[in-house]
Amino acid sequence: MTLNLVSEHACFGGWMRFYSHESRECRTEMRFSVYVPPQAEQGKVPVLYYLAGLTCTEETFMVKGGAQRLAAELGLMLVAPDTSPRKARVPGDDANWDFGLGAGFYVDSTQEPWAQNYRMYSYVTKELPEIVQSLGSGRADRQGIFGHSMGGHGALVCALRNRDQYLSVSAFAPISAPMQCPWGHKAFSGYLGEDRELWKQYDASELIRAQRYPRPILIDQGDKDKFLTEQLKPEIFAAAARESGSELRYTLRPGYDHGYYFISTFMEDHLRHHARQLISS
Ligand SMILES: N[C@@H](CCC(=O)N[C@@H](CSC=O)C(=O)NCC(=O)O)C(=O)O
Repeated sequence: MTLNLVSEHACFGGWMRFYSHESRECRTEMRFSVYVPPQAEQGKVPVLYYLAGLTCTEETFMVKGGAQRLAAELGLMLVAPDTSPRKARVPGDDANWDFGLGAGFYVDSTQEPWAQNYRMYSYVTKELPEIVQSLGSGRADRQGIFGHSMGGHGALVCALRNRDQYLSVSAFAPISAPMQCPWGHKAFSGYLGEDRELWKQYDASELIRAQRYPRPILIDQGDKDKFLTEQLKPEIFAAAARESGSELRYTLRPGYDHGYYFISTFMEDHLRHHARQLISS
């Protein structure tokens, strides 16, 4: 596999790098970004994956999230993949902003015409970590994951299903119960078909209800988020976590909406949450 370094920028004593490559899982070009903190010059560092939301790219979090200064202080490597394949075009992939391009939903599609390329779950949990390992700076035994909205859903699902791989998890305004909201119905029926039993493997509330999660989960949510009631439904996830005896640190933040001003405000809390588990423990 050839990894193309698209661009490189010095940042807080470390490096921002943007890559493209031919993906084994998505069978087309994929792109991702990496922040390598200065500590990586002395030895391998923990890796924190960030999954972005609908319409975002591999650039959004790095440009708007405000994470690099503290990642440089804490010694965390940050990795952010794109939110869908883009180069292999699928008929109708740009017809909606919440399905298709920029909206891979972090699932492995089983339905045509998506199944060939839309394999974001395997891309994020298998292929991307292998590629990150090949870069040489990240510790394979110290990985965490977080994300926003569609990416918050993705991060929770990846962590809940891969407990030995991800040692920390958090989310900003995640789609918490995709089987019970319009975005989730649209994505799951389009990518996975109509068998709702198959949907459960990608629904964080179903997953945490079925099995206690052994580490604290951090979720922040703005109370002025226009998607809160119809699409995000954190109360369903909170109730499911309580049912299984899992530890959820959920905070409703007065005045905050769904955007990156909200995310960047609480970024420090999330990075420290991950650092506690990836570095200190
Ligand atoms: N085009 C949409 C708004 C799309 C949007 O709000 N995307 C969010 C993620 S939503 C859930 O996954 C986002 O992160 N956007 C990028 C940004 O820079 O804010 C509309 O018309 O409402």
